[in-house]
Formats: sequence, C-alpha cells, structure tokens
Amino acid sequence: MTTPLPGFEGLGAPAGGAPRVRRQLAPGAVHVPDWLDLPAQQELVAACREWARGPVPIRHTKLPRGGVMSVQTVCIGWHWQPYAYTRTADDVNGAQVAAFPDWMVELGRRAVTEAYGDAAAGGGYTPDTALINFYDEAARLGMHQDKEERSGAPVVSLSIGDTCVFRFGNTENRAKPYTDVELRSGDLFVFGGPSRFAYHGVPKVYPGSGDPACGLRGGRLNITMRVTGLG
Ligand SMILES: O=C(O)CCC(=O)C(=O)O
Ligand SMILES: [Fe+2]
Repeated sequence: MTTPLPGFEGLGAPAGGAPRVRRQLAPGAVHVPDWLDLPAQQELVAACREWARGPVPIRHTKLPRGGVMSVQTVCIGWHWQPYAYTRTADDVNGAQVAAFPDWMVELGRRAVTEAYGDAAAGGGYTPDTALINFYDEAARLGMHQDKEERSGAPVVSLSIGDTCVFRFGNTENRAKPYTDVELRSGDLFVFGGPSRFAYHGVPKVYPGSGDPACGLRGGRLNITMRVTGLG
C-alpha cells in the first residue's frame, strides 16, 4: 500500500468521483476498471457489429405486456427473450442464433481469473451465452435479476463506448441498499457467488463520453456472458 503524495490523492479519479481501482462492491461482485485495452475493445466492437446484422438482427426486445425495451439486444449461444432461453429467436425472425465462439469462452475465463484472483475459478468457467446490449442516449435498463440461467456461475460484464451509471443492488428487491458505480469503456464487472442474483440496472448513460477510438462512434455496448446450465 503506497501513501499518495500530498496533493495527488485524487490521481486517476474523475473529478469528485471514486478512484479507478479494482474494487469489490459485495462478496463476489468485483469491478476491474480499464481491463480491456483499445485493440481488444475494437475487436469486440467489430464482432458485435457482425452479430448485430444476423442471423438474428439486433432489436428492441418485446415485453410480454406489449412494450419494448429501450436497449437493443442481440444474443449469441442462446437467445434470451423475457423470460427464457431458446436456440431460435422465435420473437424476432425464427433463426438460430450465432454460435458462442471459443475465443469468448477464453475471454470469460480470463475475466473471472482476474476479477477473483483465482485461476481455478476462471479455468472452470465455461460461458455458453452472451447478451449484447446497445444503449443509445435514451436507453436505460431497470433493476432486474439475471435469473433465467439454471446455474450459479458468475456473470461477466464488459463495457465499451459511453460511460454509464451501473446500479448494483441487493438480492432481496429493487430498492436500496445499492451502490452506483461508473462503468467506462474497457471496464470489467463480474458478479457471482453470493452476489450472483443481486438486482442491477443501468439508470444513466452519458452521451458523448466514449472515445470513438474504441470503434463505436457513439452509444454504449455491454456484453454479459453467462452459463445457462441448459443442455
Ligand atoms: O448494460 C449493463 O451494464 C448490464 C446489462 C444487464 O444487466 C443485462 O443484460 O442483463
Ligand atoms: Fe442483467
């Protein structure tokens, strides 16, 4: 532990914000700032751009009561729609979703290893689906649990583009206590263990805050890898 030089206590911190260092918000919930370098972000953006084209195009997910989500989503490995996973996107065009690539399994393993400082946990992680969400300046995501998976394996979240407020709550309900953390381009967030079924959401995206060098001209991209536990 180093003692900051007087006057440099806020080094690396946004004005008035929390320092950009690895942080455990709750047991099993870890934020790793700046985990993806710029080339890795660019490669992910390029891959997501392809998946957004098809075989199942990115869309605003239809909700059972007739509304649509403000976020746009495309899935790989398994297709998620409220509130189940299927192999074909029957609420979009009936097509089978793109395969979950081996390189993304590897990325998920490195993410869990890094977040938990535990190579065994990382090595045993085999995600088989990812939800790829795109947020324009108007998109939000309400507090929810990721609970359609039949597995307690961690969720690995990668963010690219515009900065957002990620609200990470408790496992009981949507209300307080929760912690707001800024997710910026390249940030990793892993939630597993006792935090796996915590409520979380995205109440705010800061338009124009991302660096176009990441490959996105605007908006925010988020990838959440999961283990469905389905055959
Ligand atoms: O965009 C995010 O950071 C979170 C996405 C999320 O919670 C989800 O897709 O279930
Ligand atoms: Fe979620």
